[in-house]
Amino acid sequence: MSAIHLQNLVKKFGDFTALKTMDLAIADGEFMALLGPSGCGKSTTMNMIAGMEEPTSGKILFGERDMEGVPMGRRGVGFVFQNYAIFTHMSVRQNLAYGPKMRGAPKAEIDRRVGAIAEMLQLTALLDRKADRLSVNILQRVAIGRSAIMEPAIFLLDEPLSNVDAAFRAVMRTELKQLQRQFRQTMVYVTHDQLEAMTMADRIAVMDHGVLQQVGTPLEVYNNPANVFVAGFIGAPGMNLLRGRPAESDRGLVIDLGPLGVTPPLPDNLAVAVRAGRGDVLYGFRPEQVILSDRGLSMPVTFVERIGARTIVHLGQGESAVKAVFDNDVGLAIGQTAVVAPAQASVRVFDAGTGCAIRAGG
Ligand SMILES: Nc1ncnc2c1ncn2[C@@H]1O[C@H](COP(=O)(O)OP(=O)(O)OP(=O)(O)O)[C@@H](O)[C@H]1O
Repeated sequence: MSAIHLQNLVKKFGDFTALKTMDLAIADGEFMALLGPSGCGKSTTMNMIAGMEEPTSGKILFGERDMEGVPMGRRGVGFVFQNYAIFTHMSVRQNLAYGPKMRGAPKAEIDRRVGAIAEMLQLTALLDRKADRLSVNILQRVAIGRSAIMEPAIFLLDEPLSNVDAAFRAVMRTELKQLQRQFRQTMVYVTHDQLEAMTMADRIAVMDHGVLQQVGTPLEVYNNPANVFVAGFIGAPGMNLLRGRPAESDRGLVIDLGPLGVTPPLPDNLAVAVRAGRGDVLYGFRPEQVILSDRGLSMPVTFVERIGARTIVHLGQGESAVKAVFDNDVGLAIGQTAVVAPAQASVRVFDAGTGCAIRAGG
């Protein structure tokens, strides 16, 4: 019943198409993140699922049921927005109790549910505080609690953590995931923050410019991005992409990167697929999946970022700039030359014309 199917969903605002023919199946009990940069159509999609916007064309099904014409209040969805919508003149307890009370739940039942949700969201000590005395962090926690207490079969959250501070966001990521595990709701979570999507979601729908780019588990979109947009957007930093041309060598198929030289030979099954394509390609590898070596891409170090134990080394410039991430201080300094070698199994190749991944055959 709580599976969601978006079928050929389109949303236009006048001449502007905010969402172009979206097809997406969200399973019952699944945590799906809609991830993409600002303006990509995430909120528009969410608002249509919630019933706040009408699709221009296409269908939204909850289970087998077509949602066309079903108003928001009858869809059985809980919705939490970026800006907490709570009653500031009420206490935390009154805010949490509001929904069940409106539904006419008995007092003992309301008390039990308020107690349980407050416990889960660490609000127990604050239950009798007036909401206007609370920090933004806590207010958003109350807003989540107020929606979650209704135990909606479908829980929609639109950037719920974007206004809270970084430390609190990390705590809330864990709590939201636990909340969903406990209630087994279907959760749709809009975010532009790939870390939120990667840490919480079962699957991620990556969007750009109103177009669904890829749907997959966090590891799938990280390891096998469908195109250069996903490759660059997922990961912090995103995947390195160097333009080059396939070339035969006596060691196998390599990519000629111009002034950077040639890459090591591609793995055989990837080489077969790349040979079948034509024209320039983008040679991709994750910054986390490189080693310093005496054979590889020789590049000048332009910047070194140390983030605790992690070191991000910036190499090269312009079109041939790449980043390499190390778990330790590798002792490189600006101006030195480093030779980096991508781990062969992690190399991905994209068609430079279409931006689409060239997949290794079996
Ligand atoms: N009511 C509207 N009228 C006209 N254009 C709109 C309307 N709502 C959204 N848009 C446009 O549709 C596009 C997608 O907006 P949407 O809010 O879905 O993006 P988003 O990915 O959620 O980004 P953000 O995180 O910035 O909200 C944007 O270009 C936005 O300006």
